[in-house]
Amino acid sequence: MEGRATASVRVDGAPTEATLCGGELRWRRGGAAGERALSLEREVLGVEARGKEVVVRAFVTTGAARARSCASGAGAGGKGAGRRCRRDFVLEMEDGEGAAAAWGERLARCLDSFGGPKRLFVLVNPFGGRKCAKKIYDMEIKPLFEAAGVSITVQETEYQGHAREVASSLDLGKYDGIVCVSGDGVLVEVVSGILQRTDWEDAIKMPIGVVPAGTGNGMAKSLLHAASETCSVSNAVFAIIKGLVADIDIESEKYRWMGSARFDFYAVVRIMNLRKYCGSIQFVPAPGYESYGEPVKQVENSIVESLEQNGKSHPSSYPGPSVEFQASDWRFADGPFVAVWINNVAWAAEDIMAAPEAKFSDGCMDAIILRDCPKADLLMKMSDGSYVKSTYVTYLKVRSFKLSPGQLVENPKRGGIIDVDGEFNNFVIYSL
Ligand SMILES: Nc1ncnc2c1ncn2[C@@H]1O[C@H](COP(=O)(O)OP(=O)(O)OP(=O)(O)O)[C@@H](O)[C@H]1O
Repeated sequence: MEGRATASVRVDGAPTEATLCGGELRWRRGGAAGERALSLEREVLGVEARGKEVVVRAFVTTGAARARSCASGAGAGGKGAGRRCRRDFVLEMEDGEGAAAAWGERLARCLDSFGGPKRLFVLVNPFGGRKCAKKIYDMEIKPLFEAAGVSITVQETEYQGHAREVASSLDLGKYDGIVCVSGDGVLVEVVSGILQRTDWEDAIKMPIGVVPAGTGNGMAKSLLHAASETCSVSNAVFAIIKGLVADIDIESEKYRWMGSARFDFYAVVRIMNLRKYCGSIQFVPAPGYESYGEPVKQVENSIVESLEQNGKSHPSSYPGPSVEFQASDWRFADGPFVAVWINNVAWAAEDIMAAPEAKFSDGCMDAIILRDCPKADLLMKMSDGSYVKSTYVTYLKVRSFKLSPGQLVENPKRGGIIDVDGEFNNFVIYSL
C-alpha cells in the first residue's frame, strides 16, 4: 500500500483537501455534511483522469446501511452492507492536468493491487429463470464491469449443453475468469465442460463466478451468504470484480469441492411431492456419523464398478474421485422415503436452505433423509434450514453415497424422480 498523499481539490465546486491513506480516499464536504471516506477495496470500482478531473467510479452503500456499518466500526462498505448504488465522485485538481494524471495513476495502482479480474468471459443464458438474463446483463451487469474497466467477451447460450461445449474448448489463456449469468444449471455445465478437457488439471484453476439470473440460484445464494452479502445481481457482480468470494477461502479449496463429483459440485437428489417411495440408500458416513444406518455386509460390485467407470469415456479428462473405501465403511438404510437430498452447498435455491451445515471445503456431502412429514411443517421451515431439526428428518454428513430408488408405495407401477440439478437420472452415486 502506498504512503499518504494529499492534494488541493474542488468537489462540487467547493475547495477542500483530498487525502489518500491506507486504501481510503477522504475529503471534507461543505456545511454539516462532514467528511466523505471511500474504501478503495470495498467501494471503488474504477478511476479515470479526465483533464483536470479525477473521476472515481464507486459502488457505495446507501442510507441506513452505511450509517450502521460506520457506527459499528466495520468501516465504510464493510461486510454485511445493505443496498449499494453506483455513484461517480469528481475531484477537480487545483494543480491542473498533471496532478489529475498522477492521482489517477496512484489510485489505479492501489486498485490493481487488490488483484481483481481484468478480462472476463461471460456466458448469458437468455432462457434461464424468468427469461430476463439478457436484460439483466445489459441494465445491471455491463455498466458495473465497464465502470471497473473490465474487458468483457459475452456469449449467449443457444441450446442446452452449449455452455459445456464452450467451456470444454475455450482458450482460457485469454481470460481471468468465467462468469455465468444464469441459474445453477449453466454453472454445472461449465464445470462439467472444464472437467472434460485434457488440460483439466490446469483449467480447473480458472475462477468461475455466477450472477443469479435463474430460477433457484442456490450457488449464488450460498456464496454470497457465506460472504455475509445479500443475494442480488449487483452484489454478485461486485464480488466478482473485487474477488470478495475468494476472500472467504473458497479459492484454495476450489478443486476439492468442484471435483467432488464428476457431474456436479452442487447436487440435489429429490423425490418430490411428499409421496412415499421404496428404495434404499448406501453411504460411507463422515467421521462422527458412523452410528447412522446399518452396517453393510458386502458392498455390491456395482458400486465399485460404477465409481471406477467415472471419467473412462474420456480417457484424458477428469478421471473421477479415487475411491478407497472398504466394504466395512459402508452402511445402509431402507425406505420408504419421502425425500432424499444430497447437497454440498447450503442453499438449494434463494429461499431454500436445504443443508444448513454444508461447508464448501469440509470434504463431505450433506445427506438429508425424510421418511415422513406433514407437508406444511416442511415448507414453513425450509427458508431458514430449521426443518432439519424436525423429528421426521435425518441429517448426516457422508463421504460417498448411493441411492437406489424404488417405486411409489401407493402405486408400485410408478417410480420417483431423481433430479441432479435439473437433469433426470435413474441411478446416482456420489463420492468424495
Ligand atoms: N438458449 C437456450 N435454450 C434452451 N435452453 C438453454 C439455453 N441456454 C441454456 N439452456 C439450458 O437452460 C437450463 C437451465 O439454465 P439455468 O440454470 O441458467 O436456469 P434455471 O434452470 O432457471 O435456474 P436454476 O438452475 O438455478 O434453477 C440449462 O440446462 C441450460 O443448458
